[in-house]
Amino acid sequence: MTLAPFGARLRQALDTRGQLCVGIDPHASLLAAWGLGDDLAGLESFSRTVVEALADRVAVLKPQAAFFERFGSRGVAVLERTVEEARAAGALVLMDAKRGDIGSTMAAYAEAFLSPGSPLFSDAVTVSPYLGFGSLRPALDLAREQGCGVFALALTSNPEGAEVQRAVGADGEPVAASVLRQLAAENEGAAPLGSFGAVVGATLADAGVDLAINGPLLAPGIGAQGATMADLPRVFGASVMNVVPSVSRDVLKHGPSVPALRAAAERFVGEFAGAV
Ligand SMILES: O=c1ccn([C@@H]2O[C@H](COP(=O)(O)O)[C@@H](O)[C@H]2O)c(=O)[nH]1
Repeated sequence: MTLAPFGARLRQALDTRGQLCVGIDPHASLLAAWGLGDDLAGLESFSRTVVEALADRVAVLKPQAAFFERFGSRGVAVLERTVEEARAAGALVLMDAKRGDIGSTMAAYAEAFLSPGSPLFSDAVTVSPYLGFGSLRPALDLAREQGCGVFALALTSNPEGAEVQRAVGADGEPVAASVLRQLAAENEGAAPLGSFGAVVGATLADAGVDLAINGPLLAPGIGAQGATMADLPRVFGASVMNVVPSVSRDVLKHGPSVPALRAAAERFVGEFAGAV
């Protein structure tokens, strides 16, 4: 069964479930705070609890692949189950893998996350365009074919990102602006929302680039990194309704209580609605 385009599925999820993405980031410190071991059993219990608490109510869940990969193949098996169970419960899953490579290697990454039948099949994946935007072509094409989404890093939430992303190319165009322009081209004519998104940190003082890409804008940095929902209208301007605010630690710190995790997510959904 072919999925409807990711952008349409995402728009509907945001409109019905509220504008929020919660990250599944099993940091060692969070496992300890939840009374779990920094081991496979802890990883499994943490992920299961987040899915149980949130997958039937939050628009997007974003597992951070690195926290699973650090446990090797058995950690990846937990990631596979997490993705499957989250999707079965109705959440859209955005795999935060930030992959990027050339030609057939990029095609293999795309297959891993965007090919139906793959054990890690997700609704969307984060990618790095810093081997050149054109290197993402296999992922963009497979996503379009399968009703999936791709989120390219444009202006990340970390201060170090600026040295690359704000750099100005020989043609005078800043690197991030070029990424955003090319995403806009991928989304041309899509309605209600394109499937090709950008990662733009909520922590930015000023985006300073055109964010009107007709696609989703994943905004990490809220909570533990210091940004708040109230910052979003200033950073994203007229594109704020296409923002997918992303929070990991500031929701997860309320676990392992399922009601407390739900209440935290609900609070962030309310704060977004109040801010825009
Ligand atoms: O620019 C970026 C891109 C990705 N991230 C990821 O989002 C979460 C943020 O976690 P918090 O606990 O809410 O700070 C994490 O997985 C990052 O790798 C980002 O922060 N910034």
